[in-house]
Amino acid sequence: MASLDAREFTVGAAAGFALAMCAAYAYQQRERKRDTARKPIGRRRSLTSDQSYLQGQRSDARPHHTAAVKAWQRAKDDVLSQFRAKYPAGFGSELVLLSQIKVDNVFLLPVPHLSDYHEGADLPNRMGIGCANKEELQQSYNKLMGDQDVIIHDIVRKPNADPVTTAYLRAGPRDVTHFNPCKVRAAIVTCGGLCPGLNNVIQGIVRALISLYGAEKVYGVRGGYQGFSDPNFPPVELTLANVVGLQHKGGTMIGTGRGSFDLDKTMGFLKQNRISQLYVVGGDGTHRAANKIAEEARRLKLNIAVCGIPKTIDNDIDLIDRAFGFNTAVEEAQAAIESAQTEARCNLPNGIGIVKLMGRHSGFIAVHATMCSGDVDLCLVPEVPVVMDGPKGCLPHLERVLDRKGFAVIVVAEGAGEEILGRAVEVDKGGNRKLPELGKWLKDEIGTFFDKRGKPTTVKYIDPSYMIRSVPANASDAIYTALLAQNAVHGAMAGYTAFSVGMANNRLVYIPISSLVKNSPRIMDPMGRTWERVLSVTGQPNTAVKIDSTSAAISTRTII
Ligand SMILES: Nc1ncnc2c1ncn2[C@@H]1O[C@H](COP(=O)(O)OP(=O)(O)O)[C@@H](O)[C@H]1O
Ligand SMILES: O=P(O)(O)OC[C@H]1O[C@](O)(COP(=O)(O)O)[C@@H](O)[C@@H]1O
Repeated sequence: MASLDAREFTVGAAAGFALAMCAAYAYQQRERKRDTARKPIGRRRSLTSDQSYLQGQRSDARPHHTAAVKAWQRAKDDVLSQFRAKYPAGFGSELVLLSQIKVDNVFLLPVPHLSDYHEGADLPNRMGIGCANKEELQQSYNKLMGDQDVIIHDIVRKPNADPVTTAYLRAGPRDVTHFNPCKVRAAIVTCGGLCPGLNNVIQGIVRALISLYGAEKVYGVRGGYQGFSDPNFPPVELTLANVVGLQHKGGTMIGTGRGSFDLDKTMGFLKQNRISQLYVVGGDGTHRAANKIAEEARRLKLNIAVCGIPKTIDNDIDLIDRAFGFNTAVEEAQAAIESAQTEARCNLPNGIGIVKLMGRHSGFIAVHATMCSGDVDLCLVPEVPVVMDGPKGCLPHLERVLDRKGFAVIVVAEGAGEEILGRAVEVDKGGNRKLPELGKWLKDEIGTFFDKRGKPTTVKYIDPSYMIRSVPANASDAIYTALLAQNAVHGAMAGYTAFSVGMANNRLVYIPISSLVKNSPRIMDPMGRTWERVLSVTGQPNTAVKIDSTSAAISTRTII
């Protein structure tokens, strides 16, 4: 399943050659056009050897075209005209060959498949396949995905970097289903903290299972993993009727919870209810548990597909561009920041507004909300040490801001400042450390600091964190969740297991859960450009220090 076959490779190589040829030719053409008035510019001094060579072929530069060069030129002309015919958009004429950027080999991150240990039904897949007695309601999918449809992971390339890349399996319907869709009994569970879009995911899965595939039964397991074992929370049946309008409501209609994961009881529930597809919606903790369920199902040779849908407003799940709900959270945070700004601006003299935003290990919401707002003067996140005094201190920075404009706005991510407040030891039911409240502490510190200087301040502390995560998904997240839900179902129906569905480089992909959780939770790179952009917005002193990348997963993904 994982390897690319020889034919594909040859086609790929031919396409690569064609691209290189037409790029070379295009470059030469452009050079000709520019020829008469061209002055040397800095960038051109570091021409690649291929580019220098091409330049050398210009008739005016070296008037010694040989027959071989002319033949080469003709071959390139052919390739270019073929390329232009295929891509009439016209950008072919702009291409330049970058000879130091190479991708020779693509390695797929393979997703486990139930057919590795269990025979599948292998039925031809059609939209509405479940409507067996209503053939007219069925139709072919416009695009079916195969095991060689991939999305390249490492899209950022540098000269002379390793000419290899990893790739993900592209999500989507497959030509055959591993399960007989009409016999599928599925269960959905939502775990961890709330997140905008949970209800959309539930609705999307139910609709895809029933409308696209005609599944027999869909259960909602209530209250997170405890719903597998707690008789006080019996499962609910999910139907097309009872998910109507769900997308307009925040929260999760089946409830959520932390803790109480019991592998044996969960397996017992799955067997007793003859569940063949399990959809778990949650963060890295939830996915770790999901992986254990998939491993146990494999050990017991149970024909159960386990599919994860990454959820967390903290956006700290590795590999994917962003988790659903994050975009809504950033948008929703704007109202709180705006209120803080209004309070700060109107409470004279020296009004200061502090907004606390969620982000246990990572400050993604805080930094993106800061960049989006443009009103924030100080942004504190877990990845960057909080320094109170001295030339890089946040208190002297605030004083400068107050002197300049009379008020200030601060955004604090909940996990920030552990290095000054001490590392918490207490944990919640899910094993997550309870964090010290930097925002509240900061409020007092600011008061004391400015009192000592004889500058009265009014500090307002706003904590909108639970309001932010309980709202319905915005348009962007609503679309994202719809895509996630449908593709989760396509993947499970195809027989993939122990996988999660997510967006990578703006395309939906299937990722093995083991890879997804390996480096989660991820954090923002304090030496990266996101933080640099925050600094440029807030004007605060940079207190970032390099983080050992072997001890923390530093995000390299585009976030929004
Ligand atoms: N390593 C693990 N193994 C098994 N279950 C886990 C593990 N980590 C977390 N869980 C369970 O997953 C659920 C959600 O975990 P939590 O960390 O609270 O949220 P999230 O999934 O959003 O990170 C909880 O029920 C918790 O008990
Ligand atoms: O108070 P709760 O419900 O435990 O949730 C608080 C936590 O939930 C989050 O919003 C998201 O957490 P998870 O993604 O781990 O569920 C964190 O930022 C925050 O620390």
